[in-house]
Amino acid sequence: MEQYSVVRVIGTGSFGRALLVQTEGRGEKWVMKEIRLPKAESGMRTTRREAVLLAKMKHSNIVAFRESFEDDGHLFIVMEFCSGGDLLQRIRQQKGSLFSEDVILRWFSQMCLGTKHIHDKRVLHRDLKSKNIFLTEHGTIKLGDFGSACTLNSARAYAQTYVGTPYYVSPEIWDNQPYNNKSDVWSLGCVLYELCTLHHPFQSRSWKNLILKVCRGSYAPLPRHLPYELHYLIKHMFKTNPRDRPSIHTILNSHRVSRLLLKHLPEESKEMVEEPRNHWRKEEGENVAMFLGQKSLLTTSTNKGRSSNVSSLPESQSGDVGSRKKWAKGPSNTVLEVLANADIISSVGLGSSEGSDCRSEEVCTETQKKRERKKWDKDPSVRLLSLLGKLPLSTAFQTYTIHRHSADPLQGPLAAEQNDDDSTDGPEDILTDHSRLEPRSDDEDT
Ligand SMILES: Nc1ncnc2c1ncn2[C@@H]1O[C@H](COP(=O)(O)OP(=O)(O)OP(=O)(O)O)[C@@H](O)[C@H]1O
Repeated sequence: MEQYSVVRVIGTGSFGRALLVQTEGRGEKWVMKEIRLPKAESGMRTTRREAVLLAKMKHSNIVAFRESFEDDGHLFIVMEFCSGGDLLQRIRQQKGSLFSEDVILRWFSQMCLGTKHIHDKRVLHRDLKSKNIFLTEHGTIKLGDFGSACTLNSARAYAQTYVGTPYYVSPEIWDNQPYNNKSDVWSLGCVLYELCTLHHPFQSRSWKNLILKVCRGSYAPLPRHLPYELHYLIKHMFKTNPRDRPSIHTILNSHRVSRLLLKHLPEESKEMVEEPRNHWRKEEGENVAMFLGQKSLLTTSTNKGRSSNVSSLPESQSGDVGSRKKWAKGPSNTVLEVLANADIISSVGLGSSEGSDCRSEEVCTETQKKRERKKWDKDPSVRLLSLLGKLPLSTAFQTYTIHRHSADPLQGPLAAEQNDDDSTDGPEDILTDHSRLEPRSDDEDT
């Protein structure tokens, strides 16, 4: 500690302060995060995890770790100082003037490299947002704030708590589904959208509509002057079913946007990315053509065999034949519960001048009757929304611990001392989704 002198306080976060410090001899500048250590053992473990995970990450697009130590009930993490500030500040400085396509692609491609490094280490960031992404004085992107990160193993992916920022949280979190690397992809989509428009994609005046918009993936289109590839990418990053979202690996290597991103990467980073694959080599093409030829014969004959049975089924059932398990286009059951309770919501203070998105009461009631799936505990939406109703929506930009199966689902950053069960990815109380453990062709999940 003595080797550092404090230059100034950069800012105060939910768990402590960030100080700009200088080393005694060489006068190098670093950021020292001073974090209050909670009293409970599990809380301490969670807090220390930020230092442990950051220390593991050595990448040109991730804030570099220098050291960490504990003193007087505090954890100190010393890390690289990004003098360009965070992206949220940068976006605000634009005062409405849009970033150029080059800037967007340059920054975004570096964010992808940083995120890919994290995911390759089987770590999820879980709180990617413009406020946690920094710029150096040379304009290099650095992902920071690993305070919410967790290591991913099959059990933890189902943990009942999630730490994230409501405005950037993906639909699966609100829908109480397991999370994985694709949840980070969603959040990164929000940051990309902010760079393209200077606005958040899911603007709303009420918590109810915020959650609805997220769960429907409903956002205003990007400005038309931006390249088609960015429109296409955003559409994919905001797929409500995480399986339909590309992984970062795909975005960098085999997505329609990959070549554009590669072109905008700094020279020294280009070697970290494989040459994007969106054309076939001759032999590959021949193999695939042969395979497809066989497959189409197979499919035709299968359909033929089935067709007589199918036609005798009512339309609703025949439509299901051969279809894969997929997420509904509309809002999830959790969200429909929210809608169904719209009156209650307004009466506890979440009233909004925006029209209700539940267009017909009968539709909601009907859908509610059909609901048989995994749900929040008894009357979860009432509880969640009454709780949310007491919070100003502006706090949805802060990091929260979302307890997905608890009486107190949303624990704000300024909540009193975390209690003993605040572990954010602990193995206790795991909700198992066996289908996720089955082998499958989608090799894009971490
Ligand atoms: N490595 C860094 N370089 C430059 N500024 C930083 C760095 N890390 C954090 N900051 C700045 O320090 C301030 C406090 O950051 P900190 O991560 O402690 O909390 P926060 O991000 O503001 O809040 P929270 O952690 O609750 O989301 C922020 O303004 C942030 O931009």
